[in-house]
Amino acid sequence: MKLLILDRDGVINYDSDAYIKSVEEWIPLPGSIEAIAQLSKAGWTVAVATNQSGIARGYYDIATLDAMHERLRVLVAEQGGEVGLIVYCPHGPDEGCDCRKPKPGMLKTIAEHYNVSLTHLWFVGDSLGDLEAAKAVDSQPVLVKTGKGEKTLGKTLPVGTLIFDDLAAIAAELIHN
Ligand SMILES: O=P(O)(O)OC[C@@H](O)[C@H]1O[C@@H](OP(=O)(O)O)[C@@H](O)[C@@H](O)[C@@H]1O
Ligand SMILES: [Mg+2]
Ligand SMILES: [Zn+2]
Repeated sequence: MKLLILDRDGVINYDSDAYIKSVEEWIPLPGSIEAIAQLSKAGWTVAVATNQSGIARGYYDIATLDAMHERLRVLVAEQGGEVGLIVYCPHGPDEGCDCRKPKPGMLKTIAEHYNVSLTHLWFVGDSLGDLEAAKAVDSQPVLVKTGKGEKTLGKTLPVGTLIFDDLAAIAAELIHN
């Protein structure tokens, strides 16, 4: 099974240090919707694993988060593709949950849902915690330069991290190679 897992903020949509608190603030990055649709039409299942501590912080509620994800699904469907399982961590950094990246809990949930191995599975993110989550379960860490990616580039990355400009470049790589 061709499964790709994506981080959300900074990979699919613009991120903000003020959090993405509404559907109106949830704005796709250039080419990201098309990239997901192209991957989907090429036989890839595209899942999402996203930290959403804004829930615990009271910045927005689950219904608003679900509306953002419905917007993502509608936009991809309009391009003829579909989005797979979306898993989020609603907890705050101090709650000690098992799902907040850099812990790999969400990656495990997705892999178990599709009954696939996490080994070498590509997980695409813009933050160091995304890459560390991938490394923790022997998945392939993939950094994009969008969102916080340029800043993350200046940090010590997990050995073997792949680096791409954006999600469109990743789609081109996976579809044409
Ligand atoms: O990139 P993903 O995982 O999809 O989502 C990141 C968001 O949950 C937010 O995560 C926060 O980190 P803290 O959760 O406050 O440490 C900040 O980095 C925000 O700028 C960002 O919007
Ligand atoms: Mg991110
Ligand atoms: Zn959590």
